[in-house]
Amino acid sequence: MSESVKVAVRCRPMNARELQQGCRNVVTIDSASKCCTLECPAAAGPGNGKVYQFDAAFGPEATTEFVYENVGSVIVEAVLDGYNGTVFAYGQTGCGKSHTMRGFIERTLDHIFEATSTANAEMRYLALLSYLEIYNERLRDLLQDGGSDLLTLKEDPNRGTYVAGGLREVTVKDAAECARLVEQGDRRRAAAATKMNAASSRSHAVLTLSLETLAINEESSKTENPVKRGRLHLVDLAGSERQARTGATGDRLKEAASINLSLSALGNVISALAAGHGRHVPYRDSKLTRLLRDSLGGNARTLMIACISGSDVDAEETLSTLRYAARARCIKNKPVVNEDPKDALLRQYQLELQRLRKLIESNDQSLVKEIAAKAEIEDEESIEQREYSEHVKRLKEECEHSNLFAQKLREELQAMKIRYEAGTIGDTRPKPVSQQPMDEQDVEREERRRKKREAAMQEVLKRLEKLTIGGEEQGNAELRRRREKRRKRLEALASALETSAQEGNGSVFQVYGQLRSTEDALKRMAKRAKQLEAEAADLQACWDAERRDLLRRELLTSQICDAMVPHLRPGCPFRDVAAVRSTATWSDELGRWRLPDATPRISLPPASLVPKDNTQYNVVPSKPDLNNNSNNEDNADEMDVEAENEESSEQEQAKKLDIVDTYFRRNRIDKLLAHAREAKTFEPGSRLSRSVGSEESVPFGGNRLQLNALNLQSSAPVIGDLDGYRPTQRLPTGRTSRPGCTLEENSINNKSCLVNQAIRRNPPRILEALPSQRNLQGTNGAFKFGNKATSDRISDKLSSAFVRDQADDDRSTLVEHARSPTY
Ligand SMILES: Nc1ncnc2c1ncn2[C@@H]1O[C@H](COP(=O)(O)OP(=O)(O)OP(=O)(O)O)[C@@H](O)[C@H]1O
Repeated sequence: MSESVKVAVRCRPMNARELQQGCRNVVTIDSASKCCTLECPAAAGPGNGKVYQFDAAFGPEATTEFVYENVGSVIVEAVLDGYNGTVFAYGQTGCGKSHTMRGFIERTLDHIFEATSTANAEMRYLALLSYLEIYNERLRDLLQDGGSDLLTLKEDPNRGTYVAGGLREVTVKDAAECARLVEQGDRRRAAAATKMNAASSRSHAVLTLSLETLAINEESSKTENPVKRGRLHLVDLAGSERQARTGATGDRLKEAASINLSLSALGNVISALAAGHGRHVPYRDSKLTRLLRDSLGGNARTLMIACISGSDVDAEETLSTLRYAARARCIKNKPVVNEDPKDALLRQYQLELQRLRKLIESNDQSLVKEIAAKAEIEDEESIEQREYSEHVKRLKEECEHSNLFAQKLREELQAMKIRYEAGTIGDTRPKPVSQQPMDEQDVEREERRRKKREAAMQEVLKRLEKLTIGGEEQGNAELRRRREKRRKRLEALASALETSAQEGNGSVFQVYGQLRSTEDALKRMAKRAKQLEAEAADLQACWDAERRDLLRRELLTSQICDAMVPHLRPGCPFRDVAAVRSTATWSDELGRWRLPDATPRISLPPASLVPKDNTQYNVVPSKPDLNNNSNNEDNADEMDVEAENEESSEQEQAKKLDIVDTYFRRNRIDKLLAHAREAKTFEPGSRLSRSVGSEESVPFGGNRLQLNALNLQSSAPVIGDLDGYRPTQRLPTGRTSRPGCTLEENSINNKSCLVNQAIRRNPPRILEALPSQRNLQGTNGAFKFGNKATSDRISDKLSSAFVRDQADDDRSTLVEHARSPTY
């Protein structure tokens, strides 16, 4: 019948370093429900952690004695019954594996020798101890110096995995002797200080105690009692460690790599076994997994003690340990009693003992004589046979030499053959012992033989006495009571079930048996369902954590967006994040989102100065396509255009500067005009206060309209030499009207009239605000009035002339400003 690997979790108390650092406890152990809860850093508040259920759970207050009595003694008891057993401690470095296993070794030895010494005198035990370590993937004998290079692992169908090459196995008789050997071994074991543990084990240590059991009673002298052999592995694994935390370098780092490698192989084996379904189990990936083959998924009863730390700084490693431990619970073993192993030492002793006991205890002279006679007949038969074969040989030779006597010889040979066969098979001849009285010589000879056999028997008995143990403390009532108590406690449930089964009659027993098997099956299923639920909860918790993490990242992105949006220029499509989100489309090809086109589309107001060649310049900035909106073809087109433009790049550079400068000069003048307008508004009865409309009614790019609205064109003098200047952007040639002001482009008279009026009246404030400029006089010193185009030119020229001097100090600032990414 299969049984699961038993898993217990033990949480060590906080150490001085952790207390000093003010670490927080994140592990809660509930011994009653055998649950261990790890508070996740992500989960808020207590009770929101991950819960793992095991076969037993021990908190920091639990002593090693308590842990052993509750989970360890069961395995040792099974070993006494002939099962293979394994106890291994698993966990992060510095979590108490060695601490736990040292305590277990001490108590295990006490337990085993308590059992053997209080056993019946007929029970003989042979205990053998070996101690080895796996250091950097090499086996080393901890009970002897040297010779470890020859140690190898072998597999045998009968013996399972064993160490070949001369591993020292010491016959031990009591716990004190074992403790001495273990101490010697521990001194040879590799250990070193790391940042996380002052005495960190740098190897996996395996202490093996083989216990052969034989009942030598009255019955066993007639029938052969089976020898049972239980084998117990006590494994102290090296801890998994992270270089960053242990600060391992050099040899320590090499050791850590080897440790982590073999632990990861162990993890893989556990995962493969837990998954089941005949999955390949990679036992051969490391020496550790090869050695533990029988213990994991084999015929052993296994206990895993997951050692953890409650400190929040170790939470990640603790989670990993708990996960592996939970998986290990799913591993199924098939424990069997090792009966009559072929290589059992006790078996050989038993056979010898039986033979000798027969001799020594038999006072029956006739039996002795019979045995002696048998031996003599055997002797005589062998002599006769030898003589016969020699004779045949001789005859053959003679026959070969002479053909004359061939027939005769052949007949003679045949006759001899018949005579010999009749003598040995039919044996009609009288028996020398039974039929003839023994003479004195024979008696003496018989006596000599008997004494010889007695001596041999004594020798074997002595040897057996020396090697085997059992029943030494039969008279120790205290020890016997303790032993009984332990046994009773362990077998309480099983014996109760057995008793109730035996009480029933046949048919009731049958029904009961069926019920029991159904109940067992139901229990197993319920247990499995629980495990699966726990696993599902664990996975759910993992996913929840991942989801929480993703949501937080999303929140961070949103927060960054919110913080950035106010800094974007007005009109930028990315100001409306919600709209961007709704218009964004996912591209499978690119594996990312396509965002709306963010290229600035705001048409710029016309630059005031146009070069003579009348070239139109596109000032749309060429930015990299960050939104994935252009395909390669578009890019190619753009590149072509760029190539074309390259030819006139030098010229363009100069012109662009020009455009930028003039563009911002207009802004500057707009400001001044706005001031002027405000000032004019407060002038009672002024024309401006009547003619200026609201700013909203000014069309986009309406700087010129503002100028027109202020009738600047009529008040501005015409600068004679304006041939080289044309506005870059023309207003619609249609009618442009503003409240209080009507302008017909082609109506020179109207315009002239308006301008004349403006001249006649006080000049607008803007002109007052302007410094007296020699340029305003024009090159010929005369003011001219023209049509609208002329007026435009006038206003452009005016602005340029005005700003050139006024804004000289602001120029660098404005240009910089214009180039800044905000615009
Ligand atoms: N349950 C416990 N109670 C008290 N002290 C403990 C307990 N468990 C561990 N310790 C202490 O913690 C320290 C580290 O323990 P130990 O050496 O057993 O760790 P480890 O897991 O074997 O580490 P490594 O894998 O590095 O060998 C030791 O000083 C030990 O005494």
